Parts: sequence; structure tokens; C-alpha cells
Amino acid sequence: MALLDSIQNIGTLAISAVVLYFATHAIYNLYFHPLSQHPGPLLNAISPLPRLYLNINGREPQTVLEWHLKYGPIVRMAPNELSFITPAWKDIYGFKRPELNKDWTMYALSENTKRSILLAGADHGRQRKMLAPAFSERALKLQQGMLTTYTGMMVERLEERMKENKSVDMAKVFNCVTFDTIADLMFGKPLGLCENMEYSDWLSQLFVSIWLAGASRALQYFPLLFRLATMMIPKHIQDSIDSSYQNTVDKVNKRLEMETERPDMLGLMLSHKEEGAEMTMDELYANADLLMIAGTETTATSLCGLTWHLLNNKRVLEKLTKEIRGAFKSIDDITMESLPRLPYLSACLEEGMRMFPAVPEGIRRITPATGANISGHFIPANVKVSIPHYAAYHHPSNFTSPRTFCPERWLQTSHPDYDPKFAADKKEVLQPFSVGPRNCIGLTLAYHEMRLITANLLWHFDVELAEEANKDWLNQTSHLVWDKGPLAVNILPRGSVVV
Ligand code: HEM
Repeated sequence: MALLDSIQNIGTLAISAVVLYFATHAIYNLYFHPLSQHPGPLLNAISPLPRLYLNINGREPQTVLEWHLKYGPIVRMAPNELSFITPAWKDIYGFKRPELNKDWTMYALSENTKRSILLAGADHGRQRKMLAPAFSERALKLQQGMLTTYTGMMVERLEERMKENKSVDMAKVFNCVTFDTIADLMFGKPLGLCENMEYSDWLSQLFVSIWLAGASRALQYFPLLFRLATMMIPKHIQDSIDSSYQNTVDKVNKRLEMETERPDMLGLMLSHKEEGAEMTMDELYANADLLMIAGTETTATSLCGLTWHLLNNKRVLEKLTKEIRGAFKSIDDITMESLPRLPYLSACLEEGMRMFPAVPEGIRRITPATGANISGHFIPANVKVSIPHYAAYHHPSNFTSPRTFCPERWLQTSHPDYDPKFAADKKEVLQPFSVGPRNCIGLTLAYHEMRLITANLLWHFDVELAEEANKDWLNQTSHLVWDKGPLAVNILPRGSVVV
């Protein structure tokens, strides 16, 4: 009996100690933590768990917007994390000494991809120097033929579907076009997806890996648990990740064996001679693997978002179609040089990325040992900070009528369709490609691709949302990138919708 009593007493004591520990911790986080003056949901200030749950439930973009609407421009997302929707891009992501380092726990990438530019630490500048020549405006002009090959194939396939009177999943079409384009630019050979506009097994597996990587990020917060989980990955999934990477390695090696003057990405990178521009073979493979994800899905998602909004805004669709058809005499005039001269097309791209940013969450950085000034606030050392794209772009403190798709807000004041209603918009808040030394290296390529694909689509066809389309398509979950579903569209002859 006495033994039982003392076991009970020890148990009560242990539970009390744990409760006391958590209570003290919670009181500290709420009232004495250096971030305690920043508003946010109560539970988030006490524990990191509610914030981590967002990574899993996939509602981070929408939830963070709700929090900013409730608590204001700076929200405490977790005991040690702040979210800003102010134009603080340069303060967080800009060229600074010391730079705000990336929060590695955001990226649950494979060990191989961790050697790439995206996650490089001190090596970042060297890798960027090596990659940069492949993404310059000059390089892209040389690659124009490769880009138009796949927009041409898109038009051919869409014509076939139009004749068969079948709707088309444009999400799939945009993915096939962007993946074939980047594969051709990277490996000297497409993946063959545009032949039938169907995914290969490799691509379907890649989408599963992207989803898994996004959904499992929360585990990285608990290193032991994360290690355990990685040890428990089923063999067939690990095999498929390994074989996907080996596939990239083989493709790079085959391209390197080609004797060619082709101005593709590898060609331009390898012929570039500049001091400090170097890469090991392992880094080259890792970057090729990264580019197959970073340079494809993002562009395709932005195109899907734009297309969805065009299909649901007949006024804008008509105006854009008329601009494209009125500006050129023939399809041959639609080029990378001529398209940037169309102001309404440019405005539509900006508005599409505002409404549906390809990377909807905030990309976290960590304040350095000296702390950092962000939007006029001193933020102490080791705090996770970010600007959430979706929330910042949908907040009324940044954009008038933020939930309305209205490209006119991006037109120059001298343009006859400029609407002064949007004069107070904080346009500098829209940075879908991020800013600073680690911004998107593929920005110019992405714009050219989006312009060419949209202009080719609307030059050749009229489009409308198909009967079977998911009318709630925009209401999506996100795991670092959107889990976007099919986008069913009817492809019609010119003059059917836009007269
Ligand atoms: C609309 C399309 C795109 C969007 C919205 C987009 C967005 C972004 C963003 C937000 C980042 C910063 C990521 C971070 O800080 O962790 C980034 C980085 C990057 N993007 Fe893109 N991207 C797009 C297209 C492309 C394309 C076409 C390519 C190349 C073919 C590309 C290659 C990269 C690379 C290599 C990085 C890492 C750069 C570095 O760390 O120096 N992206 N992108």
C-alpha cells in the first residue's frame, strides 16, 4: 500500500512538474518574450504546434490572411515567428550585411537537392554566378526557338481537342508545356509530354514527392522525429525518389556528351568563363533537378490562376483577346520581343499572380545575431520572419477591392483604361518572385513563357469554362505550392465567345 502511495505521489509530482513547466513557459511566451507585444492568436503565442498544424492542413495562405485581417499588419504566428504584410521586402529579403538567412526547416527537400542553389549557404554566390548567364535576356533570345516549339505543340494539341469537341484540362496542358520546355533547355531533349499532353510516370511521381515534401515540413521542427520519419519512408517511395534523381543525373550526362553549340542552359553555363563561376558535378546535377521543379510547376500554376480568372471575367477576357488579336497581323509577329509591348497583357499577368501567387506562403528568414529593423520595428536575433504572398496580396491595406480581379490597377496612369480607384494600391507589395540576392533567377524566362503561352492560346482560340469544371477551383489547399486540381476548359474556334 505504502509502495502504491509513493508511486502515486511520484506520478502526481511528475505531472505537476510537467504542468508547471508548460504553464511557466506559456506565461513567459505570453508576457515576457521579446515578441510578446506583437498580436496574434493566443495559442500561437504559447506553442509552435498550431502554426505547424497549418503546414499539414494546407490552409496556411487563407488562415494567415484571416489573422492579418484580425490582428493587423504584423502577426505573431508562433512564439518565435512574425508575419509581415507591409512592404518590408528589402528589410527581410534584400541585399544586406548581414543577410537574413533562410529557415532551412521550410524546405523538406532531398539530400541531393540540398546541394543546389536554393539551399546553398556560403556557396550561393558562386552557384548563382554560374547559373546567371543561362537566364540573361540575351540567353533567352537565343532560346526563343525552343520556347516556341512547345507553344506550337500546345496549339496543335488544342486544335485536335477542339475538333473532337472535348474539354481540355489546362492545368495538365500548362504543366506539359513548361516541363518539356525546361527539359529541352536543361537536357537538350524534351520529356515528350507535349506529344499527347499526358503526364509520364516520372512526372506523376514528382508531383507526389512535391506534395510529400510540403506536407512533411512540420516534422523538421522536431529533428529526432524527422530523422525517425525519414528512416521509415517505405522502400518503394525511397526507391522512386532515388530513381527520379538518377534519371536527372543520366539526362545531364547525356547532354554533356552531345557535341553541340546549342545555346541551352547547360551550354551557356559551361561556356561561361568568369572568375568564381564554378560548380562541382554534384552541384550541377542538384541544380538540374531543382530547375525541373522550380522552373515548371510555378509557371504552370501562374498560368492556371490567370486562366481561371479570365474564364470568370468575360470583360477582361474580351479585352485581352482583342488586344492580342489587334496588335499583330500574323502569328509570326507574336514574339518575345513584341509581346512585352502589350500593356493589358502585362497588367493581366501581374493581376493573375496577385490573385493566385504560385508560392502562396511566406518564405521564412531568420534575423541575424544583431537583430534587424523590419518595417520600422527592431526585431531581435533568431526570430523567423516572412511576408506571406497570398495574405499580403489580398489585404485591403495594400490593395483596393483586393478580392476583385482587375488588371486595370496595373496600367500606367497615362493609359486610357487606367482606373484612379486603384491609385492608393501599394504596388511594391506584389513580389511573386521575391527580391534580393536569392530572388527567382528564372523571372525573365517565366514572364516570356507566360506571355507566349497566353498570347498563343488567345490568338488561336476562344475559351470558356467547361460544364464539368470545378466551380470552386480557387478554393485549394497548399503545401508550399498549391495542390491545384484539373482546370476543365472548352477550346472553341475564334469568334465563338469573343466577337
Ligand atoms: C511564375 C513563375 C515563378 C515564380 C512565381 C517563382 C518564384 C520564386 C520564388 C518566390 C523564389 C524564391 C525562393 C526562396 O527564397 O526560397 C524563387 C527562386 C528560384 N527560382 Fe523561381 N519562380 C518562377 C519561375 C522560375 C523559373 C522559370 C525558373 C528557372 C527555370 C526558376 C528558378 C528558380 C531558382 C533556381 C530559384 C533559386 C534562386 C536562388 O536561390 O538564388 N523559377 N522562385
